[in-house]
Amino acid sequence: MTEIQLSNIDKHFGPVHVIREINLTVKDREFVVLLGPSGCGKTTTLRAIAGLEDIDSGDILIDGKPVQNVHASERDVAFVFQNYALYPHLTVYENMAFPLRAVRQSREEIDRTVQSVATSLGITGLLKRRPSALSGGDMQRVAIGRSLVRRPKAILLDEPIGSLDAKLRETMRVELKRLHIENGSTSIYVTHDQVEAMSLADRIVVMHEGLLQQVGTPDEVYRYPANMFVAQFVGSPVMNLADAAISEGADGVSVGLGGVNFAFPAALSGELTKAGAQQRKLKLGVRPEGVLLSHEPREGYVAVTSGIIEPLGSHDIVDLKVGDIVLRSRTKSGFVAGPGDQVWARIDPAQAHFFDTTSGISLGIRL
Ligand SMILES: Nc1ncnc2c1ncn2[C@@H]1O[C@H](COP(=O)(O)OP(=O)(O)OP(=O)(O)O)[C@@H](O)[C@H]1O
Repeated sequence: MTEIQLSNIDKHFGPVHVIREINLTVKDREFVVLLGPSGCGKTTTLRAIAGLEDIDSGDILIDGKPVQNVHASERDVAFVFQNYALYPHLTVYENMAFPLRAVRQSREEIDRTVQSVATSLGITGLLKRRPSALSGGDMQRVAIGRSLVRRPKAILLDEPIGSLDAKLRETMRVELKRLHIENGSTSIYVTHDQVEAMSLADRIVVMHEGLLQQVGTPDEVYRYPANMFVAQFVGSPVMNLADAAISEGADGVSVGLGGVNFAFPAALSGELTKAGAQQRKLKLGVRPEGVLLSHEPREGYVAVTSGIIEPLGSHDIVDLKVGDIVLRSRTKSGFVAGPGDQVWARIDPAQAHFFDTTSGISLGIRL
């Protein structure tokens, strides 16, 4: 049973406010991913949990016990670095045995543990090699293996597969997921790669400029982003965002984007009133899969012209000229023949998000 709690943690590096009053509870056996752009404070947060960095204020609790005054080596959490940090002069076996020798385990115990962890990582064939004879993926497996041998209370991973090539990252992602399912250790994982976060996390913690933006399951973060930052940081291609001009007439509600009016259900009126947003400046957000296309005019669809088409094999991403803005739509491959074609587009109201332009916060409207 391992729970990690961050209570109001705050940290500056000189004048830079790196972590701002962060509150977070990572539950036992949970896999939490800290996600955000470079410099948002993810690594500092992780290092603070490990005891590799002091905090200015707040509390870090492991299983309910404050650990500020507990040395890193006594916190019983393992840290996996992006650059592996293996000892170059030791074999893989010795690298993995190192943490166990440090706590004076018997030769038999060490051997049993190293062999068992090596088997679960598929690296038994590498035990006699030195790090210089390993590929990047193998080195990362060994680094993870070395962190697992001690059966730590929690594992903290700092962009552990960030330096691998795209193909290998995909393989390692699946391996990490399998390992977590098998071991179930409480894990905190740092990355700026939203695909990695979506695929690995039980919950994603999105950070920006030292502040928590949203904490939720991958599905929640993707489908119900709390603000425009999260909306555009998670998801690829990014969510369309455009100034929205709401008009209410006898024939219903419409949302003007780039000067073109899209029909919306009458319920939008009531929802905007409930959110107190009638007089505010709003932006509409819609992911490319929420911009629906038709070859013919249909009710609720407006005529638009296609621009650049990105064929991606399983689907296409089509730029649409909508008045004076561009919206991107995800369509079946070949649905739009070429740039300059006329098609008809509609915004799926169920996939539309409304944000306050000034604060960036989602109004939480679900149609
Ligand atoms: N030892 C340090 N001294 C001074 N400033 C630091 C130090 N470590 C980090 N910073 C600064 O703190 C901020 C947050 O850094 P941090 O490494 O936590 O961000 P990050 O989100 O993990 O980014 P990255 O993905 O690039 O590692 C950055 O502005 C960084 O330059």
